[in-house]
Amino acid sequence: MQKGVLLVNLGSPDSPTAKDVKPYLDEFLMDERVIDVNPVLRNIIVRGIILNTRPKRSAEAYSKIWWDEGSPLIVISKRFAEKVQKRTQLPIALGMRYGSMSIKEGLQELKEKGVDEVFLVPLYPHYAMSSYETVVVKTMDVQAEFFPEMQMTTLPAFYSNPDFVKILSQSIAEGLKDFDYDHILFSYHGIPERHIKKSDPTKSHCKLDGKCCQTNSVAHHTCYKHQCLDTTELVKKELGLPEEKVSTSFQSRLGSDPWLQPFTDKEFERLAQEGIKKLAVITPAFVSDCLETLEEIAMEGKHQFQEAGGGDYIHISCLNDRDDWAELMAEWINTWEKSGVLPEYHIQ
Ligand SMILES: C=CC1=C(C)c2cc3[nH]c(cc4nc(cc5[nH]c(cc1n2)c(C)c5CCC(=O)O)C(CCC(=O)O)=C4C)c(C)c3C=C
Ligand SMILES: [Fe+2]
Ligand SMILES: [Fe+2]
Repeated sequence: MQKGVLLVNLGSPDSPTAKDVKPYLDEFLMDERVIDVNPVLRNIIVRGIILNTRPKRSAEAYSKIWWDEGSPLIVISKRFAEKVQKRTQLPIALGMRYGSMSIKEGLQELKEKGVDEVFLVPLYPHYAMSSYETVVVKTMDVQAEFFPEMQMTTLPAFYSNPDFVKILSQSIAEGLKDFDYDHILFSYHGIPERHIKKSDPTKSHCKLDGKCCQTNSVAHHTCYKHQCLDTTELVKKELGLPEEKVSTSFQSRLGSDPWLQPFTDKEFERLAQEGIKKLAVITPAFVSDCLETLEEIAMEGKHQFQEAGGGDYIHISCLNDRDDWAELMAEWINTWEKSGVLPEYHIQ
């Protein structure tokens, strides 16, 4: 069999205009794992309400961060894929869950290179039904319909892999080198609380009571909140960060349902009001910088923190196409090629 790799990231609109943002948001928000209500209600919420106003507002945000070569998320993902390709013999293709460069096109590219055994890499460190799971389900659906001869192996959520933690921590240490911080905020993309309960295979562990995530459980294999809190702990330990100088929050909420808390924007206010002057923010739910890190955190976040009385502020970039990150990904791929073994990870 010929092996190959499909890297999948979220995707972006084709341009930062409302005309191109609208179909992208339509595909994204009509995903049953993102707005997880019944199809009739989803249609009303997304097409009858959100898409009337959001495309214009999102397009304005995208235009603030857009690069000459295109969307940062797409450009960075391409650079990363090229770097990984230089470090492995296996063909590497890149696909996006939404918008252009589809998963189907990625699998087609691999098929044309003779690939019939695919290593699927969702480019998310954590498991959430609206990120990791939707990539896996979509890829399986496309495979079953169009590429029935292909076999598929999926990289598990890798946030707790010791080599990944080292690289993430190293990138943070480099970002903090010339910044004498008072506090470090780990800001993760939020999700509705309901998604945590839906993903709990035991149907009884995840109570969102502030305690369940500290008790070992099989539910943590699919508990995004547990995995995010753990990421903060693992980095804190690796870098020896002082307990009182670190906190975790969740950003980018949409709609009025309860989302994971504390909210990042409220944390900016709280920290400023508590006298924090120098704040560093890191965004470990994203492997590549994107709208949510470059606009919401690096631009808007700075403004919110300083408006609330804070001072110096930095956002530490995501891993993007760092050499050590591309090397680690290639190592995982090459190990799978030679022995079928997946990277070591610990979920408790
Ligand atoms: C890190 C993983 C992500 C999870 C989990 C996630 C959940 C989630 N997102 C929305 C709604 C939106 N997200 C948007 C942008 C966006 N989201 C992620 C990642 C996760 N989302 C990324 C990487 C990006 C940036 C894309 C880019 O092109 O740079 C947007 C679009 C922009 C906007 O209008 O704000 C929306 C909408 C929901 C509802 C959700 C969970 C239910
Ligand atoms: Fe999102
Ligand atoms: Fe939990």
